[in-house]
Amino acid sequence: MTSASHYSLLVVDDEPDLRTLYELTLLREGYDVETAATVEDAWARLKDRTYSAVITDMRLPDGTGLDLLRRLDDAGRREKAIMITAFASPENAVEALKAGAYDYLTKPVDLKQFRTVVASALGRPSMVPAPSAAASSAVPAPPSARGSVRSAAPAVLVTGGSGTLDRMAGASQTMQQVRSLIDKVARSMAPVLVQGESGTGKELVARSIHEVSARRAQPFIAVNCGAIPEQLLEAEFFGYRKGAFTGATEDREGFFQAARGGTLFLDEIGDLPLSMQSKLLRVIQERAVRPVGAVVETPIDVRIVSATHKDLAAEVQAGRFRQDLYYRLNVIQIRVPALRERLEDLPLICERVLERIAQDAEVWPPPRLTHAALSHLSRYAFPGNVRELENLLHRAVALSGGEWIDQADLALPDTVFHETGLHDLETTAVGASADVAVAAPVAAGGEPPAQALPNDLAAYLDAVERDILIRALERHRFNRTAAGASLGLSLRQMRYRMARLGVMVAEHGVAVEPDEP
Ligand SMILES: Nc1ncnc2c1ncn2[C@@H]1O[C@H](COP(=O)(O)OP(=O)(O)OP(=O)(O)O)[C@@H](O)[C@H]1O
Repeated sequence: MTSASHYSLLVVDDEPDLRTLYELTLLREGYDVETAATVEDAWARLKDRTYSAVITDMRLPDGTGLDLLRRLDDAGRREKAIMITAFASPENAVEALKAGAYDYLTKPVDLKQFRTVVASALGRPSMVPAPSAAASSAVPAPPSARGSVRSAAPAVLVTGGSGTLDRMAGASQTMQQVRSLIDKVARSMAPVLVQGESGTGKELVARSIHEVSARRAQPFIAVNCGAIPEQLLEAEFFGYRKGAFTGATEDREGFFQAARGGTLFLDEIGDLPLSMQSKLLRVIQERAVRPVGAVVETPIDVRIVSATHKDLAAEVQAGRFRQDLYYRLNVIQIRVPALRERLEDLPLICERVLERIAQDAEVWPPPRLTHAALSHLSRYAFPGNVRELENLLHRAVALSGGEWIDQADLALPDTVFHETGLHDLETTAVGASADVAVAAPVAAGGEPPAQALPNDLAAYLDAVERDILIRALERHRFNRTAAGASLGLSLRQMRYRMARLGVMVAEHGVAVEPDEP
């Protein structure tokens, strides 16, 4: 494990007493520490060398901590930034997180929390004491997660790792935006609110944020807030002490403790009763939990990602959701579009889902959709979104019993269709995988069904080629030589094609530059 002295920190504060206090606290932790009193002073030091993290006060004599943050971002610097803000100005904290700060601390700074936040920013194990022996296992420091990604600012990022982001198929512009937001927010502690209809992939987004972040070696705990009886919520969230109530025969951890150092995903946050909302708000503000029956609070280092299919702003208006909690959770919002809003993703998603179904059933090759079946699907509104599509394809695979799935196997009544889908799909199929968008079986004794024609052949072929390059790179762990060889290309040819199509291998994945407008 990297020793603390390998981390260098820059502390920026104009008050000499506070500067010294932070400096001593960090030196005692074993870090290398340098200090600066102004934005210019800090920038001069940053020009000379790089640091592991910069801890800066918001108000500085010649500007603000936000100015420093923006300079770091503009220069593509990799230093994590921690902002110290005045207690009464939560909006500054939100601003800092939006500007890319890893985390913030409010004055007067609690030194225990200070140490925890710094350790967390550096990807070191949290120094927070575990509340019970069972939970005290040391966690390994995760490898630095970001590498070159920060300066690359890609529009699409497909990471390696355990592959949740790979699981998320779709090359539509809205999905590219979702992926690029995931990459961006994964760098900080900022709370994220994922909004979208049921089954759109909100949990997939939350998992991806965790897996792209430096927390990925720590737990990801997903909680469905709507599924827990109200009277059990507090004990489930915060844990309890032995004897706290009848039946509490031993200490038990809650979701917050289980997610220590990692990410807590609060699904259907809009279903949380008001009484629990205020308790959650307190934990988020204090960054400490008090198990039921415990006397003291325990500091906790957990990143919160929440999700809802409801319009939370409207819930606030209606008095069903606390405005202050909404404000805290909604620092960054990611909206996952409904499937019918990104029909151009349908071929790719179908292909990915069919591959998964085939893998689970241990059959190969995966079943494929005939053009007629795909056109038919594209006219369906999918009220249950990708989850509904998955169920439908499961059923269709069972009904078809072969390699090809035809329209009849979908078993969808004609009444549920609208007229526009086929046209949408035909004119926007750019980015679809060649297999699904173009393949069609020759029906027994008949002509192959008519195929959709792209309206911009060059762009269509580029999109197909880009998709194939990305998938080959993913399959070969981002090794260009191996990926190229699998496609019959030399490394030189592979490099040329990647450069032409703007596909880059970043430290932990593949980045695709957006097309020129
Ligand atoms: N872009 C995608 N590509 C492939 N599969 C996807 C995609 N989006 C979602 N899925 C799959 O669809 C299913 C539903 O996704 P998920 O559970 O993330 O949705 P959700 O919005 O959280 O649903 P709910 O609102 O019901 O909690 C999952 O099996 C997921 O893997």
